[in-house]
Amino acid sequence: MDSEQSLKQQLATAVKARKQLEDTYESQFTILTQFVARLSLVCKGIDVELDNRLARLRQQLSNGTDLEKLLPQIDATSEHLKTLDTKQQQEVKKAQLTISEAGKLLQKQRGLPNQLRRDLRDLLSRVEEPAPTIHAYMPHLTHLTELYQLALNAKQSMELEDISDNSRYERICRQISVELTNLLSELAFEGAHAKAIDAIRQSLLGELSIEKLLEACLRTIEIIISSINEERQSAQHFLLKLNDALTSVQNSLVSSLKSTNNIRDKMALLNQQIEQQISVLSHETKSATSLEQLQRLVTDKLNTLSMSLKDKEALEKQEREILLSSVKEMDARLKELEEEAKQFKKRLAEQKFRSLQDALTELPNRAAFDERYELELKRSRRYNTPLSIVLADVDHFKNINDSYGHSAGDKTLKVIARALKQSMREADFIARYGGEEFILLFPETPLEQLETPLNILREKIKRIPFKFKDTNVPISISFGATQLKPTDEGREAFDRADEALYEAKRQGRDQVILKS
Ligand SMILES: Nc1nc2c(ncn2[C@@H]2O[C@H](COP(=O)(O)OP(=O)(O)OP(=O)(O)O)[C@@H](O)[C@H]2O)c(=O)[nH]1
Repeated sequence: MDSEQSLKQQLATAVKARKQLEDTYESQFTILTQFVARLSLVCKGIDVELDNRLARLRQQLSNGTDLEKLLPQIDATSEHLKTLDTKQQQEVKKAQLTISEAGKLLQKQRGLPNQLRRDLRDLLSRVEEPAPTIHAYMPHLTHLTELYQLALNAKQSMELEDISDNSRYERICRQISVELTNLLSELAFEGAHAKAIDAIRQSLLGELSIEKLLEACLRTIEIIISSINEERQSAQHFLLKLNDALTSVQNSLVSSLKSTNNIRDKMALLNQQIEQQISVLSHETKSATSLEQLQRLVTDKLNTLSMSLKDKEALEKQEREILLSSVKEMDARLKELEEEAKQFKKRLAEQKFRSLQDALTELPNRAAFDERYELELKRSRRYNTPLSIVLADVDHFKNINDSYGHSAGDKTLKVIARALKQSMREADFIARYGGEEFILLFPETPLEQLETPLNILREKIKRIPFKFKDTNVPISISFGATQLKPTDEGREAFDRADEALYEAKRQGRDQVILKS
């Protein structure tokens, strides 16, 4: 009974132990299954064969296959893992090489920001360090991609700057062209020079290339120099003539002086002879013993004396004639000189006038405006009277040039200039400021009094029947006006008028904007 009892107990213990063993095995199996499942998930995508092998293992584990049967599978998988490891080592090296080459290539790019260069150097030194797996390169790769992005951005903005450089360059070209056009309008020459200046002006109206601009500048300089030379030659010619005339006057004076000196000598001698004859006569008359002797003596001496007096008279006449002819000669030379000086003065006056006049519209030019503006500023400040300044600009004038040619544009400017000039009072002033822009000064006129007249003027210009190539072309003009303020300095008032004009253009053109 006891032994049966103990056998039963042993069996129960054995069953319990087996149950425990089975439980342990099952839980280890579950852990292994889970591990393989996780491992296959982590490794998924690294290698197709590994993926397949792990999938099969996972399947078998979940089917509860005997572990013994799994061993060859596990061996083959670990063999495959070994070859994968070698392959990975090669890939690590390849990744290192590729990243470092890409980094070095970026380093060679010009114009990278300094910080980017420093970051890149830092990254390259870290990439050179040995890495256990290819994954270690992932952050480097990400960093390198970021640096590439930054470098691309930097390059792009540099290119954009280049483009804006280009537009800045174009703007400068346009400015130079406008300045040169203005300068040309102030250079009023005659004849061949005028034609050459006009040709340059026309060339500036077309497309602007730097070559054309340079050519125009050089040609202008050439014309100015040649005109200065001509002026110098003309002044030299005048001075030479003056010198000639003075030399000839001097020569004539010297020769007449010499001749009169000569005559004076002869006269002195004659006077001496006459005195001598008189003293001989008086001496001899004293010693005369008879009346007859005295009479003969006096008659002889009187004859000699009368001859000497005739000689004296002749000499005096000769002297007078010499002096007269020399005075006549001098007078003729002086008259010539006077005529020459008159011509020269006239040329100077014309030149001064022409240098202040715009050749195309015959209005005062910008230089004339500058002179007048200064004067009106002073006047307005001294007498505390209002001064209004108006800028006028023909609207879309470029279209006229482009559609109907520059000579049509020129004619338009002339007509508009005349119309503007005709509508102004005697005391007002108008100048062509340059291109299709005019400047008007209204002394003793407050700004508010200008609105109506300027609008009338604007309407008047609009009503001019311009006709090009049988087409009626309406032309309008915009005005920007302001009044001089006591606080205005330098060009402040002018700039305000310019702002008003800009505003008129911005608001659709063909209008008057007052800016006080
Ligand atoms: N025919 C001719 N054209 C000139 C003269 N001076 C300047 N121009 C031209 O006038 C034009 C002015 O053009 P923009 O400054 O663009 O102005 P716009 O076409 O008048 O247009 P908005 O002023 O904006 O209304 C340019 O094409 C110049 O070449 C000139 O003496 N004669």
